[in-house]
Amino acid sequence: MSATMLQVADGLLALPGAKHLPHTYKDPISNLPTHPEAQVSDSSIPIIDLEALHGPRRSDIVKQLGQACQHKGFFAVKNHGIPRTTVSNIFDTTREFFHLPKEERMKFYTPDPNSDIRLMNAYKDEVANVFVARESLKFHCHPVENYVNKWPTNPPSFRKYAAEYLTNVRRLEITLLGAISESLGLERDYIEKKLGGHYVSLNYYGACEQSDLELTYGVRAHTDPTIITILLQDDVPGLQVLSEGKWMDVNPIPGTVVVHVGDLLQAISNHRFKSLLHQAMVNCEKERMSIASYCYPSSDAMIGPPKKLIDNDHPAVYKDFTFKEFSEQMWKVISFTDTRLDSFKCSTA
Ligand SMILES: O=C(O)CCC(=O)C(=O)O
Ligand SMILES: [Fe+2]
Repeated sequence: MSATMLQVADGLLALPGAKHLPHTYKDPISNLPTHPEAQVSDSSIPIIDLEALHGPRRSDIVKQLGQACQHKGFFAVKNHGIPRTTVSNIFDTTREFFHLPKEERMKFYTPDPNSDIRLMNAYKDEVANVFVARESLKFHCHPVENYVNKWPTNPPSFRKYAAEYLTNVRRLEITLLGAISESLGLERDYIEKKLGGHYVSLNYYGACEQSDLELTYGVRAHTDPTIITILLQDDVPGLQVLSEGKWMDVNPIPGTVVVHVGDLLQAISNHRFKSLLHQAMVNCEKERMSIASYCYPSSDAMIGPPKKLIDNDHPAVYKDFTFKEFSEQMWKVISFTDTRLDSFKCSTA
């Protein structure tokens, strides 16, 4: 895909209890390296096969996951256990939803960030004079039975297929968090015990007009305010990540999902793992869809680094803080890099 436009993060979560406070907007793009021609390099995407995670080679796979989180901030996984039909069903129902007439989709529009379900439209950023092309349907989804009645009934398959996908993705999330905890030398359930809900964003990027291309973004550069994000892409390229100071395409690899380190895992790991800066591009030929599953803690969970990760050589980088404090802070300064964590740094760090 030709380098085109950035877009960005309207991807911030409406987290439970988060207040929509007045915020300071920080320009997401100006501090970043310009990306025009991203380095196209599939070979540098770490691909981790989860099949062996349940056998005698578990420690090898745990090590691979830890290395990928530490050196890349993302990885793709294969043999992740989500059936192929579940994946095609969630994309089919998502496509049908976004192809509905606008009035039908707009039933889910609300400016309230605390709503359990929320449509976010494409919009023009008047200040930067760019069009942000993504439309997304974001909703809470764990436990499914508490939220399913809020989800669309049009298309009729939506609830069934979304519930099926989200139940599978939650299972994968627990498996990954167990292995990631172990890679840090922690108990397998260390991160799982902190979990709260689960939030999903069904992302739809229409094909854009050639004449709009220079002005159009998909999702602008941002990190996710999560522990991890599990991203399912369809077969259309668009995701880019910042790797070793350069933007790199992470093109879809059939049968895999991409996992990102989020801000909160950066804090839990005492900055050993870095939150991934990423963005999505749009193109003129084909619509694109992605499904981002955001894993976040319960509001009273403590997020600072565990004692086991602190010693003389590795002093604490972050204080202990609750997820509630983090989400309140997040709404005060909307920022797209790890500066969201700055106010939780230890004064000596
Ligand atoms: O569409 C993509 O590839 C990225 C989406 C994303 O970053 C998000 O929803 O947080
Ligand atoms: Fe994201």
